[in-house]
Amino acid sequence: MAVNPQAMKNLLKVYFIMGSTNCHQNPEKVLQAAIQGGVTLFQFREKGAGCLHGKEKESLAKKLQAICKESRIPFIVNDDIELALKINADGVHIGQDDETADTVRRKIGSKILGVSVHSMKEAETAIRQGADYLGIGPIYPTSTKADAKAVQGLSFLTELRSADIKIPIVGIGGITFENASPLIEAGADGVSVISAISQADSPEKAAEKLYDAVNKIMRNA
Ligand SMILES: Cc1ncsc1CCOP(=O)(O)O
Ligand SMILES: C=C1C=NC(C)=NC1=N
Ligand SMILES: [Mg+2]
Repeated sequence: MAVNPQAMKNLLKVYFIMGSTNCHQNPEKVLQAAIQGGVTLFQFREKGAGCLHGKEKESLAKKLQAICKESRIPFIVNDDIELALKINADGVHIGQDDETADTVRRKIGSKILGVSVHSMKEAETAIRQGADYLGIGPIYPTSTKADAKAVQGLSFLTELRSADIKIPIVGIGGITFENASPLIEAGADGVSVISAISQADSPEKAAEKLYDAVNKIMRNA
């Protein structure tokens, strides 16, 4: 699934990320509702205390992948390259503590490759090694990722865009429909959220509000 930068930017608009530990309701129901509400991309991120492993993890991945396929939403796997290849996911997302981007690119061919970066140097390396998009954050305070780095606000995003870096970028960390707009105005191509959707009473409504917030800015830009 080689994807050109403009198509990648469209996919990043409302990028929902979830694993079994992020939701109180049934993950399949939550994903169905989120897609109904208008999320544009999904990442399976089974990580942290109490997360699934092995066969159980693979089985949930396949169920969520099937739901994405029904709605033609690309299915991204976080960290686990082997799982992504085994189930023929549409892409992977890696951080700085995973294998290097060039090693992963060699393994996944033309699938989507996302890389988390926290500095200009990491961004330049990821771009050079063939990343399709960058994930930056945490933008705002979050309790979803226990070992999240320091909250960066819009500073790193502004630094990247001021350095004329054009690659598709998505922000992550504490994002809700109330605080999403400034991120888009500062040059992000989309917002990535876990709890704002996965822990909402109505994941569908939460996704809809995020979608509207992001598109309102883009229409006016
Ligand atoms: C995976 C990740 N990386 C930086 S913050 C974060 C967690 C984002 O979760 P939430 O959208 O609930 O703040
Ligand atoms: C840490 C992350 C940062 N950004 C994205 C898009 N996904 C992640 N898992
Ligand atoms: Mg990782």
